[in-house]
Amino acid sequence: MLNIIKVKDEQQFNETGAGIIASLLQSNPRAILGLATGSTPVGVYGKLIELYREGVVSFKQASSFNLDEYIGLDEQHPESYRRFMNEKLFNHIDILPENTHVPSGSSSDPEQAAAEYNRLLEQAGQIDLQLLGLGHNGHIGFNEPAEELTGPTHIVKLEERTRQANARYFPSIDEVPTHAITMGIGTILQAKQILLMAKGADKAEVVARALRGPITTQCPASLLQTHPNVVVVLDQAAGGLL
Ligand SMILES: N[C@@H]1[C@@H](O)[C@H](O)[C@@H](COP(=O)(O)O)O[C@@H]1O
Repeated sequence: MLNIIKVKDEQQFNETGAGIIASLLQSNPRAILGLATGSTPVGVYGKLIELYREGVVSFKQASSFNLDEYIGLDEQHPESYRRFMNEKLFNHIDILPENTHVPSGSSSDPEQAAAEYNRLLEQAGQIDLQLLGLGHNGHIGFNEPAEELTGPTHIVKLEERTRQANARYFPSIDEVPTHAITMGIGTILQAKQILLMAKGADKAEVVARALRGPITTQCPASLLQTHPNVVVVLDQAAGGLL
């Protein structure tokens, strides 16, 4: 079931996302959070840091699993998702570093790193809330449109469009990795609750395809229509074609 919330501005966007995560932690301090990178959740993380500083929320007993990581970037690389998470959230809250998980992008054996991440996920049990952004082609995590999708954590080849979209963060497109490790669609869909967030006019078309279009592996986010508990937070622009 999709519960769509359209917010009026950036501030409400961030407050709504952070509020959903904070109230989960208040009722379940040991919650397992599935977290996302990209520009969309940055303000949500900023708001969560504020709520933590105000004493409204604690992450002390919580744990987290991130969706994905570029292959070939070590943790210190400015564009690695591990570094992104440390800088945008983890370093500013009371989550225990050992309870935060991001796939290893610098392993000499990425297949093994993906299998190991999957093992950790299985050991942890069900994710309580999975936060998702949305790629322009309908990708979630780095699950790109394809004939077939993969359930567990695996290696993906990034689409050119995805590399181009993410090139804004790198000195040149040549430095954007070609492959990534991503949590699979199976694991994402097993989360108890999913929080999908999108903002900006450039997402309007894919939002409409994902939420109202046919359910197809060619738009991985459309599979969210099959999930029993999805909250979608959109700004006016991203929700403009619904
Ligand atoms: N792997 C990430 C996704 O997890 C993210 O949701 C998406 C959208 O990014 P943004 O929020 O910057 O639009 O692209 C990236 O490639």
